[in-house]
Amino acid sequence: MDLIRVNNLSFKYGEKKVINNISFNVNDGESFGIIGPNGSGKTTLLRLMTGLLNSSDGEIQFNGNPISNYGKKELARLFAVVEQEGTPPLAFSVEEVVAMGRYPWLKPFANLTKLDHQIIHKALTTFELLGIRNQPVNTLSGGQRQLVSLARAMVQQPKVLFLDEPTTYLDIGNQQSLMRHIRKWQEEKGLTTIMVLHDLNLAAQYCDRLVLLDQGSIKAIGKVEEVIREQEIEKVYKIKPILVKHPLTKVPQILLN
Ligand SMILES: Nc1ncnc2c1ncn2[C@@H]1O[C@H](COP(=O)(O)OP(=O)(O)OP(=O)(O)O)[C@@H](O)[C@H]1O
Repeated sequence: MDLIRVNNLSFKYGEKKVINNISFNVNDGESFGIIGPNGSGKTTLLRLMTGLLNSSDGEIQFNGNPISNYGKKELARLFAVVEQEGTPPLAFSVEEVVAMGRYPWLKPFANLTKLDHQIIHKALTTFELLGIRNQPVNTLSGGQRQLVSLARAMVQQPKVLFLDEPTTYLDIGNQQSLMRHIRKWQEEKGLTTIMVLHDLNLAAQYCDRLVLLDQGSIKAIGKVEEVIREQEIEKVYKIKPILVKHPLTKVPQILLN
């Protein structure tokens, strides 16, 4: 079932058109990846879908209603966004930043309840942040900050999780662990994830469907095997890839020639 529909969407920064009349849908509960070369419009598309950017040219619907019809707080209960450099540059502690994810659920001027604290504690435990919960976030490594952003998104209990390059700062151990956490969360809560990924092999392994952007237009969309194909990758990335099947999962993986 469609959860999000993008209809004839275009977007310009000033005179520069960066999203070019695109339409697609995201199904309820799926893991949807946005891929494409540098500057192809991935982050811009993600920000349009979350409501962080607006366009009068085209429409984005959630559950059949334009996202512009939803109030800010209502949208914050539905969508959590993990952006690159997503934690505040100030000296808030890890626990304070994670607790910020509960704000959309609090009544005006209310304090965190016992249940809120339990939810925060669970997220700190999941991402192994309990030991550094009092440390200011501006003293953390890029990878640790990424985990804090994810924990904050988790306590927000969203219906849709948007991620912009979630693995940028993570070593391969943490990359795998983050993707597995997201998968588990998805299975337990029926979460829908929409993520921008540069790593095509990771995208192939962890996404159900992909959209491949080039210069603001859709070059391919569909299941992983329909998008990660030699012709598409060669045309868009200007490389001659070697495609192999992952020995365990059988999804396509790319080797450089
Ligand atoms: N705030 C802005 N003002 C003007 N132009 C912008 C702005 N943000 C992005 N752009 C331009 O829009 C185009 C698409 O940028 P966007 O960040 O969406 O691409 P991307 O695919 O996410 O790139 P990358 O993979 O390098 O992160 C680029 O040409 C970029 O220079």
